[in-house]
Amino acid sequence: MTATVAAEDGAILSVRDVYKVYGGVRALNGLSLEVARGEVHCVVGPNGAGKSTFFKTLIGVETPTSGKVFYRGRDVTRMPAFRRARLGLSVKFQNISAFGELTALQNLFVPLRRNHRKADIPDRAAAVLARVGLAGLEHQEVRRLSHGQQQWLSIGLSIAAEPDLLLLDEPAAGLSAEETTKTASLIRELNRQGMTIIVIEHDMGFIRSLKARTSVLHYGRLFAQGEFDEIAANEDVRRIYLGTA
Ligand SMILES: Nc1ncnc2c1ncn2[C@@H]1O[C@H](COP(=O)(O)OP(=O)(O)OP(=O)(O)O)[C@@H](O)[C@H]1O
Repeated sequence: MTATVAAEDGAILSVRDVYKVYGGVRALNGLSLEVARGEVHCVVGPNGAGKSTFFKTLIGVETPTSGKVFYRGRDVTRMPAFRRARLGLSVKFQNISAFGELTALQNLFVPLRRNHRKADIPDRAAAVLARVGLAGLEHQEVRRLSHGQQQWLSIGLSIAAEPDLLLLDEPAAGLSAEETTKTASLIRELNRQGMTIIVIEHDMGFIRSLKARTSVLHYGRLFAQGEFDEIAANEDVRRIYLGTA
């Protein structure tokens, strides 16, 4: 249906005037935001700004009350999550999504089975592990990996199907300083290899290390947008983080 297809205009994702109302609360209050193909785009905001609700409307577990979400030029506003995934939109949730009793390599067999011949899967799985910095840990049981290593494996599971757009929900939550630095490098490297990545994050410290284009949400709307340094220097953004706006 041509009416539901918008020109892509370089934007891989376009959110247009989205509202999400829960009872009397406008979790999203006319949010419009675009993410260009090939960028790392960070979405930040103080508690209750609407980040989680935004994330849920992108992946398809919540439907906006009104407004539209376009992914690769297609209207996906009401498309279920599994169909968005088939179009190349992949998600890494905060919680670890791997099986603890299986090895790192075995965990990758599940997502790779969909698109690859059985004989190719072990090599493919090893290549994904290398991409996320886990070479040498192929045969380690996941429950014996560190928290950071488990998080990187989760990213590996999310990129196994070669998505166009990767959504990361608070990827640095619970990580040590060293693991956080490594996670930022991993995100930048995946981006250099061509993946568009959206990072939803509460912690400005982590976003600082990504040095990416950043959107600030506040009361369910786009409050500010720019390169991280501009955002960090913005007095109004500082005020909302301190809770005085
Ligand atoms: N299912 C729901 N029912 C009622 N209100 C909700 C629901 N989900 C979110 N809200 C409200 O919508 C607003 C935005 O919440 P949301 O969780 O999206 O913000 P957030 O930016 O992710 O916050 P945080 O950083 O604290 O996780 C908040 O006022 C929240 O209480």
